[in-house]
Amino acid sequence: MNWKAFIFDMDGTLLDNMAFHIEIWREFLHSLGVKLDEKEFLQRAVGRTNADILRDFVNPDLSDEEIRALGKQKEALYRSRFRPLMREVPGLTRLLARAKQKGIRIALATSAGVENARFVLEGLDIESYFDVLVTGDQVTQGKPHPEIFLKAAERLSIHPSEGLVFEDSPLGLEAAHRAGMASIALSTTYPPEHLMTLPGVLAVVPDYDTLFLRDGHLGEFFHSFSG
Ligand SMILES: O=P(O)(O)OC[C@H]1O[C@@H](O)[C@H](O)[C@@H](O)[C@@H]1O
Repeated sequence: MNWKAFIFDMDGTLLDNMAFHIEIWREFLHSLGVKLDEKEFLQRAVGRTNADILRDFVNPDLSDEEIRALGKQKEALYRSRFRPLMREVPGLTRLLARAKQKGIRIALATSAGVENARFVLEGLDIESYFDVLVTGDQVTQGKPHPEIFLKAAERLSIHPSEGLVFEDSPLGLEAAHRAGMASIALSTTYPPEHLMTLPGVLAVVPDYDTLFLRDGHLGEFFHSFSG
């Protein structure tokens, strides 16, 4: 447990907003004449980039330019509605501040675009804690491919095994595992029983406050953060 860096997913991990994203997707896809099945979306879309989601649910032949334009519309709608509701997952700032004090480096690895990343980091006032930002528009293969986590490790100048990932989605947890990283799963979007048996998952917690209360080795590691 000699982690040198913490790598955070964003949606569903820094803030509990995936249900809101899905609601906006439903409304947006409806305007394009596509009916969204929430169960299907949870099974195969959460954690993926907008390009992957739009090609899967709208049309596999969409051009990069069409993807950019559609993604821009969907995310503008999301940001305009979500702004007043933004709240961190309990204990996040405490964990970030303690990690920083202990010299642990911090990265964001989100499938969302850079505008959404700035919107969240500024909205939660946590931008200064992050040493590295990797967003969905900087990768060629989205989660569950490990590229985003490997890129984060490279920019943090760590070996992948020295990074601990915080994630809420099974696809993101798979990406972390394929990158050679252990993870903590947040049960904000999926029930704990969907997450606890996934490879590489050390613990499933509803929020960060709970991490400080755990027993065992992991508990000892995080207790040292709770002073
Ligand atoms: O990788 P993250 O931070 O969980 O982000 C994934 C989400 O990114 C958002 O931008 C998409 O609109 C969501 O539908 C997607 O699930």
